[in-house]
Amino acid sequence: MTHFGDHQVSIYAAGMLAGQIPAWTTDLASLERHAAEVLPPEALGYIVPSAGGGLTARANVAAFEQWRIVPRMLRDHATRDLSTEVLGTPMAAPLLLGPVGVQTLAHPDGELATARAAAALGLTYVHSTQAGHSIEQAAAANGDGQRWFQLYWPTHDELCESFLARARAAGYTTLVLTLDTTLLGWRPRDLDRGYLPFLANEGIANYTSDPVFNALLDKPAEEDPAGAGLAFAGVFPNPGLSWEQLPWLRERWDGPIVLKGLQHVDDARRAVDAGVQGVVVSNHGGRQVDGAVASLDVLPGIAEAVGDELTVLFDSGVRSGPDVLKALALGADAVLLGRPYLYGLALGGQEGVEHVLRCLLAELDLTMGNAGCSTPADLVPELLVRSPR
Ligand SMILES: Cc1cc2nc3c(=O)[nH]c(=O)nc-3n(C[C@H](O)[C@H](O)[C@H](O)COP(=O)(O)O)c2cc1C
Ligand SMILES: CCCCCCC(=O)C(=O)O
Repeated sequence: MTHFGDHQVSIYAAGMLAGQIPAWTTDLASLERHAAEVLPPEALGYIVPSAGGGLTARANVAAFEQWRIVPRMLRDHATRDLSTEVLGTPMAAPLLLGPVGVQTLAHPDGELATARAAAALGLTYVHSTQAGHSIEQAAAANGDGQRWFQLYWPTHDELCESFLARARAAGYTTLVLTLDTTLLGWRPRDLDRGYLPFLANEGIANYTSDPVFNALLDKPAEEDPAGAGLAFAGVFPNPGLSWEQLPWLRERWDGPIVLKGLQHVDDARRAVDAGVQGVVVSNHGGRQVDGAVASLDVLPGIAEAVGDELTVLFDSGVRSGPDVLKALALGADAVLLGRPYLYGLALGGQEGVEHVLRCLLAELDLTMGNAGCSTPADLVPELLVRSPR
């Protein structure tokens, strides 16, 4: 039996044999519906939908359906091991908890619950710049766990430097620079409600805990939340960002840098030239450019174009163990999970997040085994065929 941290990967299968019934559904595809029953409308409206009419968000999920697994037989898979190492970070499985902002909308414990769940399962937690808890609070919750920091590059240099220094001091090892959200996308569900969490002082904990940011305020954020929201709106949009600025960041971060949000082969090649260590092939879960290509559709081309020169990570549309298998087989070194763990968070805080992760990993483990694979290295393109949609 494969071991996953302190837990068996197939813990639910084993638990069921022992007569235990999980608290929540193990059908991750229906988690969104369950979470919708407990989330307040604003939170639901922010988390679940995507940009525009949702074409890209649907395409992300549908893209997985065109690939089918061709299981192989009589390959000893009695001992399976999902563990891996990505950019020097040991991981119990090739799965990270992707950067998701304002997790306090889903549950009051927000990022603290997620950081604890990640540590409990030996997975890497990625802390968002837009978190509801600060860099230091999340690091404390994550304890001895592995953590990376996601940067939304503010237009204020000193603030950017302060974020980097704080992340470094708090034990975040890799910097994930998100490039696809220099401007917030067109999100009708939020616009129709007139709701943006950040302006209501939600999801700016990294800023309001920062001395450089606080020096920009006329009054302390607690006394004037609207003023803090406006100050945030003044430093966030960064549409002037360009490749020429990357050396500035490179000089200020001595660990690995990963560029998140790449979808074009030429941008991936440019990333190699820029001296970063990795990319996340992602369209931000369809939350930015509606009509953008499905993330999975561009993964093989990017993986081929960068070869061994960059670590290739993937997100957008991952909803099941077989999805993880397919992304890895198509060239990803690891996968970032987005919305599904937020649904677990909404349903049950840390326990809910752990439930989602255990289900996903158990399904991955069982799918790999039944397809004749024992380790992530066995997940190669030949394991898949493309079927018409
Ligand atoms: C509510 C929400 C907030 C997000 N916040 C961030 C963020 O702060 N930084 C970031 O790089 N990506 C953010 N993302 C994008 C995720 O990191 C990831 O790219 C996306 O969720 C993947 O798509 P999926 O959820 O459909 O799998 C957010 C996504 C959601 C759903
Ligand atoms: C104006 C702030 C935008 C932060 C975006 C957080 C995020 O990545 C997302 O909602 O998606």
